[in-house]
Amino acid sequence: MTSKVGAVATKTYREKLGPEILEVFDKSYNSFTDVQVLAGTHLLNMSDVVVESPTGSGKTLAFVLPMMRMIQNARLQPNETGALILSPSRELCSQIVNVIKPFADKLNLTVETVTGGQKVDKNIKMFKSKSINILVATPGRLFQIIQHEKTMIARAMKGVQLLVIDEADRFNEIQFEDHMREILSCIPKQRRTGLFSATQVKEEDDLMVFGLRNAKQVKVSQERNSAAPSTLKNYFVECPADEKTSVCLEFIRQRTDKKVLIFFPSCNSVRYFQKIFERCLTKRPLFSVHGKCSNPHRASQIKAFSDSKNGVMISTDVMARGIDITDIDWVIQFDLPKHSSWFVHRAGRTARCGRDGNALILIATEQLAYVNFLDNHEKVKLEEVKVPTSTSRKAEELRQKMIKIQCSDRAILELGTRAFVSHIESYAKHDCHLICSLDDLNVVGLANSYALLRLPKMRELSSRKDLEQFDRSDIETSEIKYADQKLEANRDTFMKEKHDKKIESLAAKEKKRRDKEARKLKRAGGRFKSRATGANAEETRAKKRKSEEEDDAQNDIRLLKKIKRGKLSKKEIKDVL
Ligand SMILES: Nc1ncnc2c1ncn2[C@@H]1O[C@H](COP(=O)(O)OP(=O)(O)OP(=O)(O)O)[C@@H](O)[C@H]1O
Repeated sequence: MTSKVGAVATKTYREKLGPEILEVFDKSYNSFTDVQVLAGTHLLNMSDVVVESPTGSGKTLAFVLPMMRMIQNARLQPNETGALILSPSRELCSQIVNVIKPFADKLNLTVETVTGGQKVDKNIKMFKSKSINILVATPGRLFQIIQHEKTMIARAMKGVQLLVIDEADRFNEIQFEDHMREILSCIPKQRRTGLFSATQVKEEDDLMVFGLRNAKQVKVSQERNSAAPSTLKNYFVECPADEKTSVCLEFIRQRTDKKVLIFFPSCNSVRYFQKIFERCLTKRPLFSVHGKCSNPHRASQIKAFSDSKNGVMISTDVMARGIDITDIDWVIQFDLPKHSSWFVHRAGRTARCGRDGNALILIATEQLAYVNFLDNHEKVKLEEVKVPTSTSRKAEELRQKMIKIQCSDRAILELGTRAFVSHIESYAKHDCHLICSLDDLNVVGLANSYALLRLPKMRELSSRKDLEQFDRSDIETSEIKYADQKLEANRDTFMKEKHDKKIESLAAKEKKRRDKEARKLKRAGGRFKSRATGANAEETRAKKRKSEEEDDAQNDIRLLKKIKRGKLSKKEIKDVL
């Protein structure tokens, strides 16, 4: 990576770090990256920092190195915690611990981690029995421990010199704000704070929650201010929705010697396509991870993929951020990410620290506006590629093969339907729905990409008029058996229980609707004493609702035109989404 930071700044920074830390650093690296010098210098000058630097640019060491120096200078008591690092996933926490370990061993410091997937009481026991000089945690788990032992945690954290929030913009999602507030109440206010990410939040009030004080902004940018490294080539392939799976498989088949990471939108999609790919990509090492896998399984799959030469990993966004596997050749995105800022994080799993890398997103014809959106708002230019060997005939052959696989095991049939449902649910919530709305999505085509035998009834699709184009299979699905004999033997009981539960929930819903109706009528009866009946009032309300809906529709059309012309800022888009 070509450095833009001057030799004097680098030399001064090296001197500030001191001999012990440099001895460990020099064993593995020749020089600092820009973000390491810039962020490290500010932190050692006792400033808070908000750091934005491309994926794979060395942000982990950018906070680990100054952190070690700050703890060394603080002359902690043996059992005092000098630094707290918060990271969004258990994989990232263990990855950060691995970077810290050589430095901690050199300075005789202890580093521990608390994350989901471990037992809470074991975590609490560890706090009571061990000295923890550096704590790396997921906010959710640390929040849980504080709820049990707030006084103990606050006492243990009273020596904290530095709070690091890794992948900081991830924590501006609602579910983290309460956790952050509670955690910050347990650590000293006079500490330093560092926020690190390839895509930082822009709005001031989003930063307030982290308790920053006169933070220095460190922005290491590539050309066009992009969060993507300059060695990363970004591509898209336009394909009809019903050929997505075929194009994805063909693309991988053409790169037999490459290591490929594919992102799918949900756990069920990962589980379903793992079943399909292991029967279509024979002789290729295949791995999969998602949020519902156990800790050991996730860790072993990531390790095996990392050690493989030409492995294929199928994953949800659990691997989208921070995971550092240095020799991934291709990252493929099966569909749009839920948050547009995640595009660069997913693609940034390749092209790490100056290496070359390639990323591809499968774009259905009706999603082409997304290419311009990325160019205008994420400063990422996509180049179009074709996959000539994938044809509609091959896509149909694959669909028939996938139907056969589902007919061989009811569990796969049910998994495929759940995978499709979760794909639609995820798509309905992505943050660019004004540009790529669910209403425009070719749902029938996508259902064929999943090789569905039946199109499931979904609230999200209830207003669609085009679903009758779906070619419902003649196969009698009730005759498809589970491959697992025990499951098959209990199927009737299981189906009856499922049926009874369904009846129960429908009855409960109906009762709730009736009670609500009764309350509304009672209120309506009380409110309109005059001759006008509830019906007139309901009619007025309906008219008002209709005109509001028409105004909204006009607004949306005006907005859409502005966005397609690239005339709307990302903040304005966010405001309207
Ligand atoms: N000074 C350096 N010289 C060479 N390689 C480095 C240096 N610092 C870090 N690396 C390597 O670069 C890779 C990426 O580092 P790191 O994971 O910290 O990047 P990052 O900016 O945090 O990426 P992301 O945004 O994806 O989390 C790692 O393999 C790391 O070992």
